[in-house]
Amino acid sequence: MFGWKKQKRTDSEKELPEHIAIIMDGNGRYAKQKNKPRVNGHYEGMQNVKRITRHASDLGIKYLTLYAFSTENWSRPKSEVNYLMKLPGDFLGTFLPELIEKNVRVGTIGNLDALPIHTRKAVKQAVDKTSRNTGLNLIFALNYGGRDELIQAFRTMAHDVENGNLDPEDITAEMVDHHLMTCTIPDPEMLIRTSGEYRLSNFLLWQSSYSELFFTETLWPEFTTEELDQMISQYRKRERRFGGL
Ligand SMILES: CCc1cc(N2CCCCCC2)n2ncc(-c3ccc(F)cc3)c2n1
Repeated sequence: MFGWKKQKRTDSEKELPEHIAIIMDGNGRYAKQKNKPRVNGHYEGMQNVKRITRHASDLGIKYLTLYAFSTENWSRPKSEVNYLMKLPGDFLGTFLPELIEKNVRVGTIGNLDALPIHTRKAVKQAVDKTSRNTGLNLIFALNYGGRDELIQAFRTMAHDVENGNLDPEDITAEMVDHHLMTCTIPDPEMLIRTSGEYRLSNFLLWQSSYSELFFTETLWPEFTTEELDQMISQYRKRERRFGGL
């Protein structure tokens, strides 16, 4: 999907995280606090995606992965799902020129085949129009589920073993990496979840094995660039051990 190799990081480069992943939670609660319909929370959440994207790009972050729609979100009321499915087109209709101007590359992870055609067209246009950009990689997780992603990888490897194309002893962590939707994206050094929930909710389950986790009570629409800067500052102070002493 992205076409280039994963780059391993050395300690000396870890000043700024290369990859930040965010579970953008609290949009419905935000709307409720404002006595507005839930969809208003999603709209304000989308506006905050623009603010945080601009800031991540200005900081020099290389990858920003945002959990926009999970495989579990289909169970929401149909009217809410229909509204959510319009957001990519709305977002890109107003923000794509700025993304291009800022050399941002748009990408996705997830099973996009299940999305409405109008959603897929809007996303595909943005991916195509930014495919040669070399700045921030803005990756939207759409109809994404970490367990589905792992099951898909396990099935592919099992078929390869069944067909005699793979020795089970040759299944390594690198091989699992290679079979995931994030195969050309480095694992996130930071994983952030807003709105006071302390769960990964099926997001980047394999990839976040060594991520520094950051939780905040702040609702996503109110998550500021200043709070992101504070988390990055905390990240810089945390000693990352990868299981060692
Ligand atoms: C398809 C569901 C959805 C929900 C959503 N929300 C609602 C949930 C979380 C808060 C943010 C606002 N956003 N915000 C941007 C996008 C978007 C997706 C792809 C793309 F190429 C460009 C923008 C988006 N997509």
